[in-house]
Amino acid sequence: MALEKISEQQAAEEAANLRAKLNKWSDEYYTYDSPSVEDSVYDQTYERLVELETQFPNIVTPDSPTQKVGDHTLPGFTKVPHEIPMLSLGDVFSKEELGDFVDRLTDSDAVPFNYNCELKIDGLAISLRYENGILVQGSTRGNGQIGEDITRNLKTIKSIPRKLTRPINIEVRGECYMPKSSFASLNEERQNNGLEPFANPRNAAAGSLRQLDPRVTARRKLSTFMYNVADYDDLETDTQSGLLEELKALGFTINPTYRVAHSMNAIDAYVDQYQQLRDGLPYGIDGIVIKVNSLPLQRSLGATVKVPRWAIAFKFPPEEVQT
Ligand SMILES: NC(=O)c1cnc(N)c2cc(Br)sc12
Repeated sequence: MALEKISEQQAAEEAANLRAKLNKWSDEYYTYDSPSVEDSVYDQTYERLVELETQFPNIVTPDSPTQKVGDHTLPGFTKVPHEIPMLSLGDVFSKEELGDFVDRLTDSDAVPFNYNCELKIDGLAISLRYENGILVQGSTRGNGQIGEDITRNLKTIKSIPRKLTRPINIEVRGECYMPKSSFASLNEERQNNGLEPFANPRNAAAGSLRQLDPRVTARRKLSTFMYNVADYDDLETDTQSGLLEELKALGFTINPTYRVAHSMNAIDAYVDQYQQLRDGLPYGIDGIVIKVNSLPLQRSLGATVKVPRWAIAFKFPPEEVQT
């Protein structure tokens, strides 16, 4: 119910209900690493509680999740400030909205129509920092500004190179995911051991990466696709598609399905193709990411506080329930 229509008493009652849910979900997530709701549900509920407590400060209670210091980072993992924030993506849900986004960016003829289309992997965003080509730190996105140090856990993942093919300093961003086959066998094992199955591969990946014991992470058969860099000063390429090839040459696993598009029809064709192929892919995707292909243009377009101006996510409808 909209805020202006409720009394303080009603706000207090709703807030108490939300706190009970959020505290239960937090316990499930942090204690049993098997949350019963998607992160997005947790976040939306949390935001509603913040809205109520902001409007009615007298209803705030000391045990409210909003009063906990910092964000939802886990005890046991040290915090990692992201000098270059890990942004999320703006979303569109129709071809028309997607066309509007592209039109706004390509409004002047001076800008050639040049976009890179990539699959949006349904996993957990990670950042990998290398010094002289050696992996020195791996972290979660956290709230975009501050993540959690999960270096030891990430070092158990085979697709993450410990040493690059060139001794450079670089920070690379990408997605850690659990292949559908690993997800199925993990849930079978959990059910055989009387444990709650994970709701979907994304939760399974998140729960597996947030293990305090790396040996547990190592057994979870996670993988990665890397797709952005925090800073591209010392790279040869000046395109997003070239960046992916450069990451591959450095030793990272990239998703090979990316495609440069020089027209809206080409973007639409890519979206249609992977909406068809989605169920048959060995990993989960929840959409397509369309990016300005020119890195200098990406840089000049920059970002808002939350999202880049040079990329958009075309979101697919939620996949059928995981078997
Ligand atoms: N290819 C990409 O850029 C990509 C793929 N999968 C994702 N979940 C995300 C998230 C952001 Br933010 S970018 C991106």
